[in-house]
Amino acid sequence: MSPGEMFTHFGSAIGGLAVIWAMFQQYIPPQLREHVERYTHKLVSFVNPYIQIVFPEFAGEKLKSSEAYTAIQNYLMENATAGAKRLRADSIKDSSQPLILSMDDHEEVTDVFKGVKVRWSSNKTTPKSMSFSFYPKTEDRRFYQLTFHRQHRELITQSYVKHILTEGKAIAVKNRQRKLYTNNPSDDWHSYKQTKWSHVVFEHPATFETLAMEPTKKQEIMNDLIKFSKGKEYYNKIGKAWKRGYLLYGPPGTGKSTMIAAMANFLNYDVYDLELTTVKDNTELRKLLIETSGKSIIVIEDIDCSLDLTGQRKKKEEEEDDNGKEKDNPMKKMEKEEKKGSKVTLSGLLNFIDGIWSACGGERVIIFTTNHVDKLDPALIRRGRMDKHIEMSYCSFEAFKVLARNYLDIEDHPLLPTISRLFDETKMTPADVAENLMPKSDNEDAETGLRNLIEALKEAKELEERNKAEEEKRAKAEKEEQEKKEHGDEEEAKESRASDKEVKENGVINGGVAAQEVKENGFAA
Ligand SMILES: Nc1ncnc2c1ncn2[C@@H]1O[C@H](COP(=O)(O)OP(=O)(O)OP(=O)(O)O)[C@@H](O)[C@H]1O
Repeated sequence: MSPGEMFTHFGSAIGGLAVIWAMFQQYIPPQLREHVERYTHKLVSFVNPYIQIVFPEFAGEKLKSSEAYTAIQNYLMENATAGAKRLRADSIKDSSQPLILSMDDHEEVTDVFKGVKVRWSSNKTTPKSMSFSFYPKTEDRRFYQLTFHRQHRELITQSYVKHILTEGKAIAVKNRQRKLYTNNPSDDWHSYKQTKWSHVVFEHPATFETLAMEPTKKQEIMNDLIKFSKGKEYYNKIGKAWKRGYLLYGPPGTGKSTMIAAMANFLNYDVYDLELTTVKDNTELRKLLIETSGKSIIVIEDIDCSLDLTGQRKKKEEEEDDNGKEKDNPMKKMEKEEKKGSKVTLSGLLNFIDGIWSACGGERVIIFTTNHVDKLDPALIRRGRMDKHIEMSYCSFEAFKVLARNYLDIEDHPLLPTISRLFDETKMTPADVAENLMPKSDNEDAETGLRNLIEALKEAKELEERNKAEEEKRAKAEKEEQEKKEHGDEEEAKESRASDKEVKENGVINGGVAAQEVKENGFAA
């Protein structure tokens, strides 16, 4: 048979089938048609050894976007699209990648799991008529279809599907654009003055690699974060909410904010920067907490400045008020009451950290920063609430080496021993070190940066010595003054004792004379 004849036969066979199908659709009653379809399907399944699972794009009563579909899309995008011949390019909201490539409709790819080959196809159907639809944007019903041999049923349904869903979700987290949230008073009229989260894209470049800190301390923090982020089962087992508190303390410019950014980048979490002073009361605080999502870091910076939280200070203030003349001042009284009723309190904040609501969402890190750790109420920072206390200290030589690598691209230099000695003798914050290392012009080389730093360190050392000398002088003067005062007091006391004695003696003598007179004269003079 010639190819031309073959083509003609094939065409007429297809035409014949189409006519039969059209007649079947038109003349066979729907109930009977359903039966025929069901039995044909059963027959096909009996002879076909392959099983198929369908994952629709929209599921549930309200046809919500299916998480499984998105996870499969992500998984296939990373693992299987290399084998696809036709790809679809989409830009997806909240993704860090400008374009996402996925399999085009009716395209097929294969994947291998534990030596078993499976087939994925991307399909769509378009419903014939729909008077109304829940479907957003399109009426097409897309779905992924997974096909595998029935002898691997258990492996695929129990392990493979779970594997792709977990992997797909992890890929989504990795690729998503992270956000930095801040709470601001709303300008919405019906929620006037209530604070709400608003966000921008989180793009801070700090990493643990660029963070200046002793390597062992840095590694310890990274290990702690890894243990936490992988600890879902562990937290479940011990019956504790999946969250961890960090207290970062140290002088300004030692890298507390930089550390938070490095942590967020390391964990791939969003950041919620909570400004407590704009939060009206504990109820609002709780509302803000509930609105935060999992995989996030909630930060309260400079917590010592969020007044009314430091229980001790508050107590002291109250005592002063109660003892002072404010006690009877109605204005002060009202102000105090208002403050009491409308501000976030220490107990509200403690509730925020480990109350029953704090467990919702899970996988959250809470960070407090302060420049004055001694001013905080011990209840706020006790272990269990703030699980790890991290001191951000002045720049050490080890930490400096990280900055030298970041700013000057150097690992070694003949000036480093001088710098090392100066770091042992004086204190400088990493922020100041960084500022000195930063090239001031395009033609400034690494050595100039190092020399600038040496100069600055020497100046800092001199200043420290001068301050120390002045401090010592002041302390000495105070001591002398005190001694003088004590000496003066002693002299005065001596004099006073002497005059008392005299008075007493005189008094006794005079008294004695008077008594004698009374005795002699029979009356007092
Ligand atoms: N440990 C560090 N590693 C790398 N860079 C640092 C470090 N500390 C400070 N810096 C640099 O100094 C700048 C200021 O530091 P940062 O804001 O993190 O300090 P801070 O301790 O949070 O200060 P503050 O208490 O005033 O908020 C940063 O932008 C960064 O460039």
